[in-house]
Amino acid sequence: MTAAALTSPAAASRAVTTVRSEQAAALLDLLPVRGGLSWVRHGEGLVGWGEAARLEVSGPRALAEAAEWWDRFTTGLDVADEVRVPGSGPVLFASIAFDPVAGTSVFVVPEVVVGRRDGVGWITAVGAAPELPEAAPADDGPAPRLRYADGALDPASWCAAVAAAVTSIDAGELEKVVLARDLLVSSDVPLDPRRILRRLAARFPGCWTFAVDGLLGATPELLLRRTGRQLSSRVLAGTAPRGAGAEDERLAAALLDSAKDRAEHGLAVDSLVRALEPYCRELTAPAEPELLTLANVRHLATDVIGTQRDSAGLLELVGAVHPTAAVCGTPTPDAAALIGELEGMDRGRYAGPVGWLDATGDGEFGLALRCAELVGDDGARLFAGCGIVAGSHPAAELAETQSKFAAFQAALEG
Ligand SMILES: C=C(O[C@H]1C=CC=C(C(=O)O)[C@@H]1O)C(=O)O
Repeated sequence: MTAAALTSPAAASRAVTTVRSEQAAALLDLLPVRGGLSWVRHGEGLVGWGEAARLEVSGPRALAEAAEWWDRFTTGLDVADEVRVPGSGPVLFASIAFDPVAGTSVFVVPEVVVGRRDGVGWITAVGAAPELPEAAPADDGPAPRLRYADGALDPASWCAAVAAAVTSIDAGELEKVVLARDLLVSSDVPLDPRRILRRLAARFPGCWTFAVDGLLGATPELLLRRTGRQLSSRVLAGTAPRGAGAEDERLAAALLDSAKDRAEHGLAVDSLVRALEPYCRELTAPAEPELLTLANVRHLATDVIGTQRDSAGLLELVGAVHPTAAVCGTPTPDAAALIGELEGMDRGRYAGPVGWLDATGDGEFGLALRCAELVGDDGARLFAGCGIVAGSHPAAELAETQSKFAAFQAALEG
């Protein structure tokens, strides 16, 4: 295990104050240009900035270390919270590596958090009096000029990796593997994360627009939400492109009827249910998936809900369910090994859990999909992946990654 608490919890101020705040501004408009944290959907959620404390951690006990660190941080805090809803009081933002053993996970306690839930707004400050900043005017200046380059694999090599995965699946070595690729972009001017987040949120209002330590995106997939003992998750797997007019309806019906996509989806639901069951006294998943329609693609979706039997913390639960077969495969160890063999890249925090946790143990974690990692001031690394099962075609999977990249590209190109 390596843990670098870049700010020691003990050194941080112990006073945390949450007050009601009826600010009219959009949450994302309150963010500073750099270093902003976000978890926003349909205009509600949390934004934050400043660092009261920070932990970077990896190793077999990474999530346990983080949970212990957060417990130590919150124990003995002097909290005055007049709102008392999930997300008020002290909050921890987290972006966990796809492989938390080898990769670095980042945890940040912001100095200031502004939240909104069911129309109620609040502001929380660590160590200072809560004070709402001026909302920044929408920045609709000229779009940056962008240059794209292949990441680890060019499209032909990635298609060869998909074909190799299908061969392994046909040989009975595994049932499913999720293969991803990266795309590099550089801009002629510094990229403005706030502008990217605003554009993502405007085009994907039903997705969770997130930002933690330079990883930005709008994910449609909720890995796990905990509110008291209630747990919920939205599992996605199985994707179709959007079309125009009647073609769009035909594509939607074909996705719902596709045996291949249903098999791919079923494995993702099973992996979550199997991992969560030991922690639940009730757990329900509808037998039939629904369609989730986004601006760029459509997914098969299943909402799973449960009631926790014990008091395991959210980070422990996240560690238990991750990686589901929505981002890794079935069986998990074989899929993880094949990803290492075929993808040729380090996923970093892409496809890892991303979200927030409060001092009572409530919180929400999505999967970091449809996202990019900012590189310096003027670069980014975009990610997209696809579930590969028997019957997957490399060209169709490549087209699916292009549709998925398009979500972030549109926000960049604006
Ligand atoms: C791995 C990704 O998507 C997952 C989530 C939804 C649908 C998926 C699919 O149909 O392949 C993937 O399992 C990604 O967007 O990078």
